[in-house]
Amino acid sequence: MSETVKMASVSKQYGNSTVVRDVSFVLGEAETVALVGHNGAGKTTLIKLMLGLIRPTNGRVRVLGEDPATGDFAVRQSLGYLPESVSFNMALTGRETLRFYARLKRVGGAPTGDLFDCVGLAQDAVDRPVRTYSKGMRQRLGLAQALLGKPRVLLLDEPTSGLDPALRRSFYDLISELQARGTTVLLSSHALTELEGRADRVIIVDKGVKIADGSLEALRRVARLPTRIRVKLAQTAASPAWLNGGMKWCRGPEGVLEAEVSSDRKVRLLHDITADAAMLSGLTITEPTLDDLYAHFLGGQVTK
Ligand SMILES: Nc1ncnc2c1ncn2[C@@H]1O[C@H](COP(=O)(O)OP(=O)(O)OP(=O)(O)O)[C@@H](O)[C@H]1O
Repeated sequence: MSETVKMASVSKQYGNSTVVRDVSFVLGEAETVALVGHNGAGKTTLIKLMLGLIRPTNGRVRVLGEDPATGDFAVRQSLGYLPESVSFNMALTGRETLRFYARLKRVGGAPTGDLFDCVGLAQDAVDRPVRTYSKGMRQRLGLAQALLGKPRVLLLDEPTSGLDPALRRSFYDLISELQARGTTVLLSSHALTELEGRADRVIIVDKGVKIADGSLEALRRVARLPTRIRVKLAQTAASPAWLNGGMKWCRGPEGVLEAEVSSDRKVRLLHDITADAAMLSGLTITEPTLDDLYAHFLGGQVTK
């Protein structure tokens, strides 16, 4: 996998405040990476550094082998960017807007309807003023703008905020197609929850510091969060042998028992619990959610 973006010990300071601190990572061709963190964590600052809009106080930023702030225009042409809040000239039509950005980016020839098709902007909307567009349509136009010139690196700041679930799904379908073509896609997000199966890798930042970097699967493994098991006994007062197996069980009303079990002990315990199924009137297994995982890393318990 060839490298497209490299951040090496990058820090950014505004006055006395350090908003990005010693961040390093590499993004590869055909990789979709999510940059996740709370408000003010430094996601937009990292994106601006990659775009060359601001320069690092310390460290090195390289995009396609060049410093994006001083390097060749060709490198900036190979970057696509969707800002967090897309604001267009409301009087222009979608087609005029895209032509305007194509000229700015010096993309040869008038952009064809392909780009509108690609982002799912209906042909009857293309020649209407942007002021008549819904939030989702504006976001699609923003994405079409970011895709001008077939960028090799696409930086999307909170691209799905404000989109309904159907639009989100079609947005992620498009990201998969771009990835298949070899595009590096970095998308910043507040939430881990919608990224399952959609990002190859997640980088979590907190207060300007990278606190985790890996696939969701790898992050789950590192975090070793427990599974919650809830059992309802058929006979409220029963005391099965597995209750004394070293686990801490909490008794609730009407024969309910709850415990948290580590992933390495889970299968064995479930085997014991279900060995005499007649003792149970209910069993619920709750795996840690992505929100639990996020909270875990932001709680600073594990860094990677
Ligand atoms: N030009 C600037 N001057 C001073 N401080 C700034 C500047 N730009 C950003 N910051 C500060 O840097 C920190 C990180 O901001 P940034 O916009 O990168 O966060 P973010 O993770 O993108 O947040 P959000 O999810 O709210 O967009 C914030 O505390 C912000 O106030």
